[in-house]
Amino acid sequence: MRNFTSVADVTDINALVNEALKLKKNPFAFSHLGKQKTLGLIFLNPSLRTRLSSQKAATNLGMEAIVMNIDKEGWALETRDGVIMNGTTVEHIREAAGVMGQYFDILGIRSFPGLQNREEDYSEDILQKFIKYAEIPVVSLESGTRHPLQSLADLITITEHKTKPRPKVVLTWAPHVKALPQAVPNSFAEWMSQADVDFVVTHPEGYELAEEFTTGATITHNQEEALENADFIYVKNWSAYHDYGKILTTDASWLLTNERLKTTNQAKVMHCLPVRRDLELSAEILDGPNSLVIAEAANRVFAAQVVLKKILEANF
Ligand SMILES: NCCC[C@H](NC(=O)CCC(=O)O)C(=O)O
Ligand SMILES: NC(=O)OP(=O)(O)O
Repeated sequence: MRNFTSVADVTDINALVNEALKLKKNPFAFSHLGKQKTLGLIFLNPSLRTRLSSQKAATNLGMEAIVMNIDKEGWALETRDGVIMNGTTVEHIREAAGVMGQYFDILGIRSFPGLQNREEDYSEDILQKFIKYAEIPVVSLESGTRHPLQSLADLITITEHKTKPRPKVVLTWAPHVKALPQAVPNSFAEWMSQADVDFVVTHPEGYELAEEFTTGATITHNQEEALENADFIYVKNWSAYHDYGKILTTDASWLLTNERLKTTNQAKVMHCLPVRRDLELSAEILDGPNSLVIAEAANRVFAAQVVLKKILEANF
C-alpha cells in the first residue's frame, strides 16, 4: 500500500480487518517496524479521535508522530495555482508539502471540504496536492469526500459485534443545525458496498449522496421501513450533495430513539463522533446498551495501526 485515501487502496478489506483484529490482540507485536520513522499528522481542521488514535497507533509501531494544527499554528496556506500571493495567504502548498516530505516518512492530512463549490471539493485538490508535492506515502485523516480510517474502524467494529454472517446495516441521516460534509457517509457507503452486509441507506428527500458511493445500496426515504430487522444502525448527519452544502430540513422526527429500535434486531447503534446529544442522536441510546460509539472509537487505533503497518511494510 502506497497511500490510504479510499477503499480502492485496499486489495482485500476482510483480510485488512482480520489483520487489525490481530493487532488489537497484540498491539506491540510490530513495535520495531516503525523504528526511526516519523509520521507527520497535519490538521487543517479540529480533531480528537483521529489525532489521538493515529498518534497511539504510530507509538505502538515504534514510530515517532509529530502533530501540527496547521490551521492555527502554521502560515496561512495557499492551495490555488497561478495566483499572485499578495493577499492573506503566506505559504504555497507546493513548498509546504515539499518541506513536509523532507521531515516525515509518512504524512497524514485532514482537510474538510469548504461545502461551497462541489466540483472543487470532489476533485480532492488539497489531498492530491499533498500527495504530489510531499512525494511520500499519504494517509487521509478525512478529506473532502471520504474518511477511510473511520470506515475501516467501523467495519472492524461490525465484524467484532455481528451475530450472523451477513448482518443488515442501515445508514440513517440525522438532523443537525450545521451543514456537515458528506465524507463520513460517502466513505461508510463505499466500504459497506464491498463488505458482507445487506446495506440500506435512508434519508429525507434531497439528501441523496453521490451515486459513485452508494452503488449497490438499497435507498429509501422511509426510515421506519429501513430500520426493520436492522442489526446495525449508523447514524450521521450530512448536508445535501445535489443542492450542494445546503441544509434542506432539520426534521426532528429523524432523531433515533429507543422507541425506533423496537422493530430492529436489537440493533447496535454507531456514530463516528463527535455527536450532538438529542439533536443527532438521543442521549438514551448513547447512554444505553445498544450504543457502540466508544467501542467504535477504540477501534480507530487499530484501523490506523494496520494501515501504517501496511505502508511501512510496502515502502521501507
Ligand atoms: N471526523 C468526524 C466528523 C467530522 C465532521 N463533524 C463535524 O464537523 C461536527 C461539527 C459540529 O457538530 O458542529 C463531519 O461530519 O464530517
Ligand atoms: N470520528 C472522528 O474522526 O473524530 P475526530 O474528528 O475527533 O477526529
